[in-house]
Amino acid sequence: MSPVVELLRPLVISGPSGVGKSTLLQRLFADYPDKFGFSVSHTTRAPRPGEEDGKQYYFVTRDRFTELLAGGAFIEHAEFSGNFYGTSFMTVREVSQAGRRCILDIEAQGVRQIKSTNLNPVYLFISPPSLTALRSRLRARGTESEASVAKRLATALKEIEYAKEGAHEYVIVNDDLDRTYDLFRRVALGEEIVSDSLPPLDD
Ligand SMILES: Nc1ncnc2c1ncn2[C@@H]1O[C@H](COP(=O)(O)OP(=O)(O)OP(=O)(O)O)[C@@H](O)[C@H]1O
Repeated sequence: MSPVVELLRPLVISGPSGVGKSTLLQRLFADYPDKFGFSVSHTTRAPRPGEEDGKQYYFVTRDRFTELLAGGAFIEHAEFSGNFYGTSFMTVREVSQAGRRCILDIEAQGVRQIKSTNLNPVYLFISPPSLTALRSRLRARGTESEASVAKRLATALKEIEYAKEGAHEYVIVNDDLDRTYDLFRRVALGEEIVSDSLPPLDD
């Protein structure tokens, strides 16, 4: 498929918490300020230091989230680590109308839900080199308690298992950040890449 056709399709990036999705996205948006638009999700989780409402997420109460859900506002939604996350039809539409390629950061349950819609995105999975490496990154980020790290690792295992079923068009293993970013940038620009192999799950 030509890059032009690919660019019309939204890009769904998924991968375990702490794998480096935000890091890659920040770099992409800094390098290409006008080409892409992030579909800002709604969440009931509390903002981390430095996060702004409407930028990383729309931070809403559980009541407001439930109300939006009942009104059919979300393409996909999930409860993760005790909080709700959802992608609204409205935000994806806004990005496309602005002439940008829409990028969505979605976890595995959401990918399953999107597959049952007519969104027809390109699915990209970012994998850690190993679960041990993921644990270290989550600990080093310093944003999670040990219990939260354990929960995220258990979910990560399921996400990688899902990716092993071949749910994604492309897989990139985030080992060396510069190498990963180069591949990620190319997928975002609509190029075809050769996927990396997923890691074994026995570490
Ligand atoms: N290739 C890499 N090697 C080592 N550390 C990395 C690499 N990529 C990202 N990191 C670090 O790993 C941590 C997690 O990255 P980041 O916050 O981008 O993950 P995320 O996938 O967006 O997580 P979440 O889904 O929880 O928001 C950060 O501290 C980041 O600096």
